[in-house]
Amino acid sequence: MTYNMENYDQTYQDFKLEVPEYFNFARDIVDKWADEEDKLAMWWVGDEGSEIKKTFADFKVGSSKLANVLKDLGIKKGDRVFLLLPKVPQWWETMLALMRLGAIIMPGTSQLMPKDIKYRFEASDGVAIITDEENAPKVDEVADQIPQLKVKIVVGQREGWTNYQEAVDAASSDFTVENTKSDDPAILYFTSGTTGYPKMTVHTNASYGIGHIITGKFWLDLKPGDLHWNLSDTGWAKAAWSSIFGPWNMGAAVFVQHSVGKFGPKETLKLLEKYPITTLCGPPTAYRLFVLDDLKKYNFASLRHCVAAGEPLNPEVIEVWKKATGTTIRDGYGQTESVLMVATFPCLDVKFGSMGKPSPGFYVSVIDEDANEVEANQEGDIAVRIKPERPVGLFKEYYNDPERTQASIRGDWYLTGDRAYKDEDDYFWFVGRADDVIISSGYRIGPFEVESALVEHPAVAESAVVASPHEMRGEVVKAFIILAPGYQGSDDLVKDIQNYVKSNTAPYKYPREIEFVEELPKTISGKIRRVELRDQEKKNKLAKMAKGEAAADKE
Ligand SMILES: Nc1ncnc2c1ncn2[C@@H]1O[C@H](COP(=O)(O)OP(=O)(O)OP(=O)(O)O)[C@@H](O)[C@H]1O
Repeated sequence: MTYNMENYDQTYQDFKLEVPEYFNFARDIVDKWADEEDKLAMWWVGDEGSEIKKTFADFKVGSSKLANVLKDLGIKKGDRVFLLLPKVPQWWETMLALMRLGAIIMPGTSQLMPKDIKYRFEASDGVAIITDEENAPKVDEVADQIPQLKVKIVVGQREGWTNYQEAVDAASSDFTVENTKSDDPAILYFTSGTTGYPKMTVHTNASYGIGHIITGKFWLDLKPGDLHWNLSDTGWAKAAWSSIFGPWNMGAAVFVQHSVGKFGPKETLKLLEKYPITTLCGPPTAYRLFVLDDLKKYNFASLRHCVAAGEPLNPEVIEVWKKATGTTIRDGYGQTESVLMVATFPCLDVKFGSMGKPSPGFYVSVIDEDANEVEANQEGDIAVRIKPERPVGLFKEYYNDPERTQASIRGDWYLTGDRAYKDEDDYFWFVGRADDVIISSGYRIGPFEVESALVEHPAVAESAVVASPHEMRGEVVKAFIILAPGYQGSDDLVKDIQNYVKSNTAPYKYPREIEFVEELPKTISGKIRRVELRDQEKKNKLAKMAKGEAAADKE
């Protein structure tokens, strides 16, 4: 098999992204593909199995018409526009229309509530919204508290709103694209809010539009002719990574399923079998659910490449998936603030449990408190070198928040807020978010390693490991576990799981406390919110300690 990157070391050394002074993704990338006759850009599947296929030329025409509609409604370069649509073709069309205008796109997930919508408008000074019939009432609920909101467009019908399709159908497709500078702000993305309130990151035309060449070419390994499926919701940066900028930079088509509500693993696997999907990008949670199914009954004939990102990827899951499908899930690490920064690129040998090596175009390392790079196998902060040159694929700043922007810099480095160590071969091993690391009897314990050992036990479907306050040890490791189908929680099972972890990792890491739960707290994007479990645990334990009840556990 030939990959887009054959030799990692050589590519890492030679690769450099070229950034022209002016760049507009809609004009310079999409319209270029649109010149190729019938070139497929999207294969969309609706809830009832209906299908729409769209070419790059279709998107060029549709988004130019919408750009005219928006312009006539008074939207201009630099205006912040809230895009709140689920996985419908209009989401892609609107992204491109706003780029043509040079407006700043603020994507959000349809699962937001009226108060979240208000917060986002206030934080960004947004002047317009494009949404659907389901979400429009939420906007109307708070619209009188957003005085600057002047344009409301709905996909569907609603009184007081501009009808998207009618307006587009009546508009001209002749639109002169705003000649945006590469460094002009283009997208405001909110982070997932795993550790706190979502942060607003500013991306330029170049940081995502050009930066994601790295994501699409080297990690997703896409080529024209591929049909790529990203499971992520349109509201998160992962959609920018893997549903538009990554694949369309490479001329690949995106497969889209209009899934609303909860993620259905069985339905996803069936679609993966039915359609000629060549590459799949999903969060580790999705793969964790896939491997609970009997994968032998499926035939994924077209699938050649799978990746995961957003959370640590457990080695056990990679193994089971590989046995069933023949493809290795390649881990990728990055943030809303960045494009892909570290990955097990297809040309690299996989070290199970490692995130892989730095992306070409990024100098990523592990540093200490004094901004010095640490030795191999020493834990520290994952950081990106930003001086003398800032990588193209890194955000510009946090919006209207110079203090936060400053706090993310240490010396010549941007701090990711994550902890890891690098081995002798420069492979990165994720330890945890800086706040999630557990310190017990003087040992530092990363939750990921314990969770990975736990998930290897047949009774464990999913788990979250956090620190729980302890009188003698400061903190102990506590695991919240969702059991696999057919298992019942019992003291014997607790012992069995503990013994299993003791014999599979350094024994001091085993969870001294285990609680079986039906659900884990997650962000809307599906990431485990350990902070919530930790806070709840702290509250419960401190109350118990105050009553003298927690003192019993003094082994
Ligand atoms: N491959 C990966 N392995 C381990 N962790 C990952 C991986 N990819 C992403 N992450 C985690 O996700 C984070 C980036 O996620 P995102 O930008 O969506 O916001 P968040 O950090 O989840 O939310 P917030 O910053 O609001 O708390 C990374 O900093 C890292 O902690």
